[in-house]
Amino acid sequence: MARQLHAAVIAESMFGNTRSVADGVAAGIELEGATVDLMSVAEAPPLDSVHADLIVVGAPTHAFSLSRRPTREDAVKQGAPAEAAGGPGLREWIDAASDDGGGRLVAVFDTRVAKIKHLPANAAHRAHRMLERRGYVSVVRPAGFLVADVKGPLLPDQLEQATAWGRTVAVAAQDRMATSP
Ligand SMILES: Cc1cc2nc3c(=O)[nH]c(=O)nc-3n(C[C@H](O)[C@H](O)[C@H](O)COP(=O)(O)O)c2cc1C
Repeated sequence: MARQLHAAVIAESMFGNTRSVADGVAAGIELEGATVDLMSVAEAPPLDSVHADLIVVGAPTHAFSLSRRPTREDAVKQGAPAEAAGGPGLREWIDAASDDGGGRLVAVFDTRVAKIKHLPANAAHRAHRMLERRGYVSVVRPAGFLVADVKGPLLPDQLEQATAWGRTVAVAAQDRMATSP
């Protein structure tokens, strides 16, 4: 019998929207029979010591990329909790990891504003590139979930989409585990 998938879902969030998406993604992964640890980037262990078959990471898009301290401070000025500004954000958390992902499985998502039509870049693609450069392997393409404005809320169908994406990610990881030696 195939071994049960164990996933870690790790999210950065200033206003709570990315965290809500992470809840939906975790629910989807569980629906595929996997176990999930769900945590914020601030409470997560260093990437090198996360014990999971699959690591799913999510972050809000800030200035077409992952947040940095100044963009988090900007979010605080717009009403996000002050303690979130210090981070670490997903960028710093990945940056602190070694360059030896060793083919570990990952999946990446972000949140972004729906009204920005032609986004030149986003947080998920940045995190995806950082992880692949370190030897991690994405099981699916990076995904983006939509908020109505900077503080949210998520568009009405996005939690449903997050759960569906979580299921897809779990199945893709289970397939990789079944075919890898
Ligand atoms: C400083 C700052 C910069 C942002 N830049 C972008 C951006 O370039 N593109 C975009 O779609 N959304 C941008 N946003 C909106 C965020 O993506 C939005 O606040 C986030 O998805 C909400 O998620 P959270 O509640 O988890 O923080 C920005 C928000 C802040 C505070």
